[in-house]
Amino acid sequence: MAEQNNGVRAPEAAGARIPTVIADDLHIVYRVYGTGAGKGTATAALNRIVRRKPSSGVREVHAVKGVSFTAYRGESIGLIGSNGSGKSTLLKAVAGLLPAERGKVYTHGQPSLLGVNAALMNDLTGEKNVLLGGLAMGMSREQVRDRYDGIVDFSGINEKGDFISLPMRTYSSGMSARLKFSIAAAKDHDVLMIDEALATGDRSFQKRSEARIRELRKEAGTVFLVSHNNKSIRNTCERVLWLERGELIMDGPTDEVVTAYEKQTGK
Ligand SMILES: Nc1ncnc2c1ncn2[C@@H]1O[C@H](COP(=O)(O)OP(=O)(O)OP(=O)(O)O)[C@@H](O)[C@H]1O
Repeated sequence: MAEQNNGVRAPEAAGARIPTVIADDLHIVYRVYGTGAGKGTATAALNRIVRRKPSSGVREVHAVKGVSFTAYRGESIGLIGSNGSGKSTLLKAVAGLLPAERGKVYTHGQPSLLGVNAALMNDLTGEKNVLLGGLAMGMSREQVRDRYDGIVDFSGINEKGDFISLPMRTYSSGMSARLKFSIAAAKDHDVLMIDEALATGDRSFQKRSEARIRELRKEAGTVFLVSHNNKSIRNTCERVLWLERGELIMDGPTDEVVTAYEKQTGK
């Protein structure tokens, strides 16, 4: 177990559940500079005159508020909540991409956030991006070469013609999401975080991805899945965290949490 960016390890008891991610009273605050309450507009000027003080020009968005949970190896955890509730922010913080304002995140191994770690480039062909994404995830050239066909087959990019040799900018959003997922899923991860990747794929790709998520979980990793698709969450996750306005509303077995969420949202 390592504190974010700090390789401290703790003993692992034989047979015990192994924690992979611990969030302890985590707070994440975004600071948006240059807002100046609409600097340059007539309303902003009027506001400044009325308030008789210059606007600081910095707005704070408290996106995650005191979230605590422990994720274990072998778990697949869904993150649900309405738009802007803090799901993506929480994943980015676990991936070490956002600093904690307060509280801490501890992780075991290297968390991979799908779509960010696979740093793909739109001007390169799908083929080159498979290599790039594989290398970015720490695979060797040989490993990528060995898994190349599997990745392309899984993505289904070539099902309707030779699209893998075209630049990624020519792909539909669904096609690029599929390729990103396929690259990320080709490697076993300690902690794999998937943000809405399944939403863009078609039904058969979604089914393949759900099966692969179940496999990844069996291969001893922890999978986090952000989705607005409750069915995908039910199919792949055994535990769900429900966030609203940055706060953890519920953490428990999928059926219990999703049912409560559906009751509240009427979805
Ligand atoms: N880069 C940013 N700068 C400032 N505020 C941000 C930034 N990214 C997100 N936010 C704010 O943080 C809050 C949480 O956003 P986040 O993207 O984590 O929500 P989400 O639950 O993933 O939403 P969605 O379901 O719509 O994808 C929102 O109020 C959003 O406006």
